[in-house]
Amino acid sequence: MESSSVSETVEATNGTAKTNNSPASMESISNEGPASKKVKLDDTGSRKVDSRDKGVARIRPEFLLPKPSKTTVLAEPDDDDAEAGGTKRKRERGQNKNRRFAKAREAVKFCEALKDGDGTCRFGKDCKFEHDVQKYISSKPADLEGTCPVFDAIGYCPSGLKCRWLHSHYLAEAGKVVVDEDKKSNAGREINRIDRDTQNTLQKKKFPVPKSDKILPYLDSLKEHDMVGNDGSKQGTAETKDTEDQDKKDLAATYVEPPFLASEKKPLNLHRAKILSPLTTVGNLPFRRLCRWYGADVTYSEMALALPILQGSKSEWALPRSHTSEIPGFGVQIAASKPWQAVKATEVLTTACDTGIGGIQDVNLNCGCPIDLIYRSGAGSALLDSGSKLVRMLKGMNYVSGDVPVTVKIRMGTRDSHPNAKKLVARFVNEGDVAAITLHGRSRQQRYTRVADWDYISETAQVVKDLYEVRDEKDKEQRERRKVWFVGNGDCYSWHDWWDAVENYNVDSVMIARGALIKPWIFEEIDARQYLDKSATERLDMIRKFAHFGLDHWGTDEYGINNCRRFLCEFLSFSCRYVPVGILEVLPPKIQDRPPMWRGRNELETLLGSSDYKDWIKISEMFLGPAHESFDFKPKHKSNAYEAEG
Ligand SMILES: Cc1cc2nc3c(=O)[nH]c(=O)nc-3n(C[C@H](O)[C@H](O)[C@H](O)COP(=O)(O)O)c2cc1C
Repeated sequence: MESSSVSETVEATNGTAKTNNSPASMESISNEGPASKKVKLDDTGSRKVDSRDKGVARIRPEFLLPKPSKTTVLAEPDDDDAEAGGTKRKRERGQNKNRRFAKAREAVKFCEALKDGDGTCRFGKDCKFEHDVQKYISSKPADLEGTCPVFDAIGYCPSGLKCRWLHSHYLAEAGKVVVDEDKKSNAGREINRIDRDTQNTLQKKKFPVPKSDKILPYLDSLKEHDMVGNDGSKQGTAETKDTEDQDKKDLAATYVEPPFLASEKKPLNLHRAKILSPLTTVGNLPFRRLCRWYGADVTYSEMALALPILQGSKSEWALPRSHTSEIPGFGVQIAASKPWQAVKATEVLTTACDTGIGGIQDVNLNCGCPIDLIYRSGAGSALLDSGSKLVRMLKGMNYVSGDVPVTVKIRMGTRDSHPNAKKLVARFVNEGDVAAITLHGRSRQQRYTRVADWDYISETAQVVKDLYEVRDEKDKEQRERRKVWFVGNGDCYSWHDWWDAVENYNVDSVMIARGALIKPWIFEEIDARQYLDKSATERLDMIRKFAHFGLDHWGTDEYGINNCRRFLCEFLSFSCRYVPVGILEVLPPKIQDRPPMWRGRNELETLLGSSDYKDWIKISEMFLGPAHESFDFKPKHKSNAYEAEG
């Protein structure tokens, strides 16, 4: 598209742009600082033509800072490492997965069962934790200032006596924790939790999976009959294919009742749905709530590994948890290397979670994860090279998931020179029973180097469309089956990219990952079809909102606040990459573009653009109180500008 000069097209408005369901219409936001602006751009071209310097975000001259000295090393975001959850750094000395934060510990540990002020502990005198309320309260550090944000929002505080804002919901003289029953009964809540009994049953391998027990022998028998190359291509003549198809039908009849037809599953409608990608670590529940608030229609859990789900791992079961504000439209993503893992995990998830109230819209199989550990185990993007196994997995998942649809997320292929997504999608449509396919327009080898290949995405979407036409003509019964939605993914960073994709690249919708991490209001922008020049104050309010959602999720005790701070810093490590649209000289902004050194329109805007992790901690302190002395957050960036200068 032709680049446009922003200065000619900025249109000031009174406050935040309002769209239906926009945040501004739900909550007043202070307009201190620069007025919010809608930034208009002539929307005529396609993403292909862009006359700017490649890879450089052009900043208006008055906001440029002097060029850094030669010795200054600028912070470079490393999205590959971020996607891998920081594991790339594992080999560095003294650093491991837990390197970036330490656990907060209380001086006196109070019994969990008594934290609401009136519970009883089943261990009684044998309990190793403190039961004396006064002793515990006097051992706590001074309360944080202000009101407990969780009590404020939902009428009670699940952290009870352990809350760091205890004074706001504790009647000391009566020794009572306050609950606002009205507010509590109307508050949103978290779903897809499993109780201790279910967890124990899973840990003892006693959780019944009758449908899996039925379908797995059938899938095994298919394996023996497979005559399919690793690249996903069918081998053999048309004649042998017909015989095989008949064989497979006979086998199916031997082992299982007919599975749910796709048309009998709960409807999935992704037509122009605004979708947030599954995002390990950063796509946590509070972040997803934030994106919902900005208008995302569909959100996905972080990738959950099938095996630990089957083993009842507490930390893995935290991943499918969602908030009622994510309903409808919450999908759970799993990764598995073997069909039995994927199939059983799907059955367990769709049995144990709140699917009745729409707690799981779809179970999504991750076939795009590039992380070495996952890939070497045969899961994630490794499945792209095992087409038959992948199709068997999807078939099995579809059989056991009841009325919950199964979807899949893939890349173009594992190697740059051998994209095989087109062949795979053809098999998904014909054999796999999936309700939606998402294609990330990169290979595993490519990682985040080079832009996503939207021409390839568009061609693959066309393959799916064409197959429909052929299928519909051939088979009346097939015609009844529902559409397989096709979603594109890669580099969407603005309303302009999003609409360009859905209007010109054959896709039903676009999934957004880093674009939403950098500016979560991208969903609001898509609705408004305009750039929204959020003021620094509005962005700080967004951070406050994340912090409050985070405290609601992780808790307001020392431990919860520590966790919340850690994940807030993870979020800030992306949001600091946002260059305010009002100081850009050329639009549209591109996700690959790196700005020269710039300053904001006020101090707060400059602070929010800082890539110094010490500033992120400083920002977190505005909402979470002073960081515990043990709190240590090291960014994922390769280096840090401020430190190198110092
Ligand atoms: C920090 C991070 C975590 C990610 N975690 C997942 C994940 O758990 N599952 C998944 O399918 N993709 C994951 N991805 C990939 C994204 O979903 C998406 O496919 C990719 O980033 C391309 O989209 P984008 O250009 O909009 O960022 C992750 C990406 C990042 C940057």
